[in-house]
Amino acid sequence: MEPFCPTHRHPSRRRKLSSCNSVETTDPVTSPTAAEARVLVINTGGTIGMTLHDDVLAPKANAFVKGLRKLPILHDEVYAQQTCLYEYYGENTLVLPIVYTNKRIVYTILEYSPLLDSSNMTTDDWGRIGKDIEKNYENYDGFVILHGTDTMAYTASALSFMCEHLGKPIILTGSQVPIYEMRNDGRDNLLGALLIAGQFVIPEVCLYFYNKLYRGNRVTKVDTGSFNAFSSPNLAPLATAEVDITINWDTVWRANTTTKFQVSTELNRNVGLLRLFPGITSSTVRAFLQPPMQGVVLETYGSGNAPDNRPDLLEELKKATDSGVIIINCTQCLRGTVSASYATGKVLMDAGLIAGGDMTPEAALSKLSYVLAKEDLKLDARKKMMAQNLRGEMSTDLVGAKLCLSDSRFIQVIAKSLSISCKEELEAIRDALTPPLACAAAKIGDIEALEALKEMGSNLCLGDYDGRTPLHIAACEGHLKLVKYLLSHGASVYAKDRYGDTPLCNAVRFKHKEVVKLLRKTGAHFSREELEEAGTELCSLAASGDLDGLEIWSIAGADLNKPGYDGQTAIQVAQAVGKKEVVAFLVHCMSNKAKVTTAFHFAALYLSFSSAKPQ
Ligand SMILES: NC(=O)C[C@H](N)C(=O)O
Repeated sequence: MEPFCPTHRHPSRRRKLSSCNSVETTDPVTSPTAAEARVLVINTGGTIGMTLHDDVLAPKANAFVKGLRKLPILHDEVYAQQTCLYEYYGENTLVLPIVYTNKRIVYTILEYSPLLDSSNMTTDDWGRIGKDIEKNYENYDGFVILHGTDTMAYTASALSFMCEHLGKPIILTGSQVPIYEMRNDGRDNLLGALLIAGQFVIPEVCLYFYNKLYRGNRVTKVDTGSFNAFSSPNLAPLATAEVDITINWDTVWRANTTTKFQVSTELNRNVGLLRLFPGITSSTVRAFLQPPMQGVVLETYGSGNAPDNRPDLLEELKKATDSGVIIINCTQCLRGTVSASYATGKVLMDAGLIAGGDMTPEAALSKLSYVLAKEDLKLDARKKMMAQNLRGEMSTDLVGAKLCLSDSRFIQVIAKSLSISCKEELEAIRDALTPPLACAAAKIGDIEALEALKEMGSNLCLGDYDGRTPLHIAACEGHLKLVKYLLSHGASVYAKDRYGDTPLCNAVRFKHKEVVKLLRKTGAHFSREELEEAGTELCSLAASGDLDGLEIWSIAGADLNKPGYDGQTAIQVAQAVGKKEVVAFLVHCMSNKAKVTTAFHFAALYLSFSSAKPQ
């Protein structure tokens, strides 16, 4: 038997070695040691890819990828050629120049047909985008959706609800001027969205525009003639891309779940937006609330007010809520929240309306559409869901306010000995110290210490100097309870350390079966490259008779039949080195999984092995 060679962990290196090994370079720009992140770009249309026809702008099919290939800031052709990018990932794949973190962002464009001006989009298009993300979820680190600006806030809101237990970034972007024009905002917007989607695990549906990353369900289009077209009036941006890209991690929404990602594409279309105006007639309101209407966003005045001297109007609203129509009270103002501080606001509560807090009308409408499609929920449960903060779309009062940073004795003592007094410096110390402290607590399984760090305002998802998060450490140590705790406090199963390892890789390496199962349940998966390289590892485990190791790789999603670097499968290696129990084990595992024909094949192999003479 040939000796095993170490696997080539890195995809770009493997591409070079497997198919382009004539290329040798020490140029740092094309260095094969750069890590790669993969982003799927779904191009739905919008101005970003439009051209002029008969003096009006309209989408142009099959032109976008060709256009980008000519833009060196968005595509590095030399690297693509040297690493056989197209052979490996397909013709619609491009690669950004190397970024300062020594990363390569490889992105593949999926262009819809027809490309749409976003004014033509419907809920079916939202469903299509959702399904495509779900289908490709495990193959990419992040997703960018190119979309027209006119209805981008609606799509972003809808996707934020449809994407349940999201663990990776989904970023919508587009532009006000086509990318093909000399002065345009498309290049910067696309580049910024790709850089964030490829480098940061922000598990949210976001919108990137004019150097800012916003939570998708908080935005609204506010300007037709400026590059700064969007505003998030009630929530600060999640990130700003200026000299540095700065992520506001304290604001990032986290799924807090041990459930796998899924997309709920069912949406109810019997919903609507009704804007109050002085003198609105009760017959207009009555007509609007007629069946089949099931959910309405009422855009009211100021902090959620309506005339309290119009019993005719209030009666129509009450009749509708009594008959099961859900009506959400949202303000017409750009900024602020609804409250029952005026008599004119209280009458709406009395009429059965639900307070929409500081939700945008776009978010409230798509939330209604999502919640009303949940057929198994009764009316009360649906109303409760509408009042809850599901994806960070509304601000809620802080329950049990956080301890202030300066309340922490530990940080105080350190700050004092370093003569630090200002808030920014204190925060910098906290951010530098707490990740290693949290990792140390994770190492010994100390949930109480993690609780204390969390109360101090620390983010338990941040990595230490090596990018290792408390979840990585807990996975290595096999602390199942702690892994559960971290997952339910927003830890990401997709966090990669400096070596590209995820908590799943760590749990597999240290053979913690229950942790592997929990991480898998939460949606953790090997990357395409790791799955391809698994064969060699499986052969090595088979050669050493490591049944536990093989079982754990299989639970983690590896195909036990995957050949190693020399084309041999684990079962062939086990047979060659006389590991009878391994052959029996692999036959058993695979006959449970595989189709009859495959099982039959291995059973035959096992029989031939059993009858072979001992060596
Ligand atoms: N800037 C834009 O993308 C506007 C365009 N009408 C759209 O929404 O598709």
